[in-house]
Amino acid sequence: MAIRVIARIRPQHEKELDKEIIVSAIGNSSDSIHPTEITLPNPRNEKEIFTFQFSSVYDHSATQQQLFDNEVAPTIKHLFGGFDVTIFAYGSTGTGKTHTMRGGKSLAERGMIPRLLSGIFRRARKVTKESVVETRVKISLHYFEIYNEKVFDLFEAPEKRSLAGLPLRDNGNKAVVVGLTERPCESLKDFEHLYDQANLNRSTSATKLNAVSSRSHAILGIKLEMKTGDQTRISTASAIDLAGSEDNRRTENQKERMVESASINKSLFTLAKCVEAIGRQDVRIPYRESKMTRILNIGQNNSLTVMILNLAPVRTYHQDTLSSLNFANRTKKIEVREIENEPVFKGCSRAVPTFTGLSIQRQPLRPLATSVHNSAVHALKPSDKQGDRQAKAFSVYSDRARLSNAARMETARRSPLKRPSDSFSVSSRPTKRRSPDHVLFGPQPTISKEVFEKIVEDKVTDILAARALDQPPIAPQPHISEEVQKRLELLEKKIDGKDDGREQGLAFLLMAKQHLVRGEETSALRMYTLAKQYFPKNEKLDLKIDKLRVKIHQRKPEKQQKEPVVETLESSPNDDRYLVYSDCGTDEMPRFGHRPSKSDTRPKLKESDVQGGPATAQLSTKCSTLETVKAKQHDTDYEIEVYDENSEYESDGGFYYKARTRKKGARSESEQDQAQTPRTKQLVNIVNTRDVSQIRLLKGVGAKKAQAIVEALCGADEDGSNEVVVKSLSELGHLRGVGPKTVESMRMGL
Ligand SMILES: Nc1ncnc2c1ncn2[C@@H]1O[C@H](COP(=O)(O)OP(=O)(O)OP(=O)(O)O)[C@@H](O)[C@H]1O
Repeated sequence: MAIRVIARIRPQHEKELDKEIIVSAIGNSSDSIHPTEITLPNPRNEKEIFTFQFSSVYDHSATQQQLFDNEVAPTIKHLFGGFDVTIFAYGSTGTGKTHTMRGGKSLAERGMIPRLLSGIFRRARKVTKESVVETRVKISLHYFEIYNEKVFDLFEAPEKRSLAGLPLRDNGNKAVVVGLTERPCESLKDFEHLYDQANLNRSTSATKLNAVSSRSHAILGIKLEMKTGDQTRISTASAIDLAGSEDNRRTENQKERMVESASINKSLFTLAKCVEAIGRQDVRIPYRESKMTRILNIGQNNSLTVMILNLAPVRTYHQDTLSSLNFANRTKKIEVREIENEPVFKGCSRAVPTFTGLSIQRQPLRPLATSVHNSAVHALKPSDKQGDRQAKAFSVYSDRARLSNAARMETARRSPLKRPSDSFSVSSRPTKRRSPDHVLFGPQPTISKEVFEKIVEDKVTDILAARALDQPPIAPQPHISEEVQKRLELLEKKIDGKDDGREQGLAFLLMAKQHLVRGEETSALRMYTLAKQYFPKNEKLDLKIDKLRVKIHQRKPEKQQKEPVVETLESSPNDDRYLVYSDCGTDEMPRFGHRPSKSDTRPKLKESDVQGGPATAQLSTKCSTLETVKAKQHDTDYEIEVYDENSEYESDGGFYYKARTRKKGARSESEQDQAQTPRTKQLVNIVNTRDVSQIRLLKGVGAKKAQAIVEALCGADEDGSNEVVVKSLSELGHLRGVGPKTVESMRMGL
């Protein structure tokens, strides 16, 4: 079943009453009463209207009750049927995620989570009462947050937290949090008490966009154990309130908030990358790049998944709204294979804690699945191995299928005669159990020729590299061709595990694209040239570079008349991360951009330039979006994945786009006159080659630093007129990321 994506537009705040509303919920032509579409204008061309279609759309007038009845209540039946359920709220900051999931205190304002618990208790009572065979239902909770990439137990007071947070362990294809507290919960009252207390432990702060902004992703696990006769069935509902993406130009966040924001944005960016990779049916989905994606495990968690997309209606959020809509548009195409959790039989079931009041049951470092709690089952039944589940439980869902599915759901939702819980048809369960035979002899994932060749090539190069590592280090031999040299370097990076060459290359490509869109062709050329080393045999890239060179060459005389803008550089304390639209083909997705600080000498970008790539998801009202998106996806020659470069926050192999340059002519005379030894000259010459592959061979310089140096040398002006030539060691030491120590180490290594 595809992930059910529904959108909710929150009402305007009082402060927003003077702001223009640009997001509308509309019904399609066959049904104008129940909205299923969202429209908003293209930020670049207001006359153009984008339309996004979802399973359901709720506008400002929708109540919590309506949303719950239509979207969440039907999942309870599945939970009791032994299926796991995941409900998560997604949206940028201040769009109403916490309001939707947690809600207010009054009955009418209660959010999806308390209502879900209420529904679960109601059904538990019914099941217990009406079952022919004696049935007992036990409910327990775990609740944790991911704050700054660390997992904290929300049932534990903050002062008891360890700074490092709780560890994650892989258990099959899912990540589990080790050492979580599990609390028995016997009534709604218990729940309210536990939940309210735990929420006090959640990290929230005031930002400019939200007075009570969640600074963490909060994940509530509701474990249901249903004992019927001698069998126990365990299923889990995960209710997730994600932190919202933040554009820090608008939040005006300061240091601490910025670190949080970087972490939030990074994990959401990884989530977007995962969704994109799933859509492309990549072999590797980058789940591991953030804790949230490891835990959410979207597309592989075998649970019935509902995503509530929260949107703000006003223009202030225009770009964020478009970004969220594009993300949701991709997410709805993911198909999740729901798998019913198998019962544990008496005698081999694990000891289930007796629920006596609210006593804390601290688990002795035993893994607790966050979304699918079958670990115990697998551990206890040797015949029933992890492999019984298909490793890849997703596929791209065609729009056609989605529409029919959506239509089915929608019909069920609307029908006054049909109970809402029927809208998730149990008959639609694709798989219940798999026999081991299926795993042994069933269809194996097919590997394309290219992928296979790549695996073989990687393996061979790995072996060669391992052998090479056993050899004493030797200076690079001049007879090694440049290409081989570059490949070896890429290989080294991989062996070091420090860097993924492809990602770096992709980052350059992404930046090149962004420059191109802004008409900064020289910078784009520079980026393409930097990307070249990562894709040495890419003819398309060669062609692009050649074309761009010709183009720049042709307009050179016109360019030369322009005065380059150079500002003095001090420090850049305001650098931050924020989500920008890239223009990689049509499929816009949130990406990390770099905010030009006041003191930065990089080309100044207009806000609109940075934030709004061309709104390319031209999803016309009636047409099927998939074809459009697919067709336009190929506008871009590369699949861009990473643009993540802010080293102030973490060193994650990201990419620097910071060139610390000085004012022309600001060099001190003493530096210029400095006597240079042959070694110094050699070092300066190597640096001035601006060849990353050469520079990175210098002692104490890794790939990242070499790139940073080249970036700094390439100058900051769009037309490259501010390129820096290093003339002395002290000038070299002034480049970003290069201190005197590094210079000395480079020099001594020669
Ligand atoms: N449907 C709604 N009806 C009434 N008020 C709403 C609604 N949605 C959101 N709000 C209000 O908007 C404000 C922001 O909402 P909320 O805190 O839920 O946003 P959020 O998306 O969780 O933000 P963050 O990611 O920063 O935590 C709150 O004051 C909330 O009460």
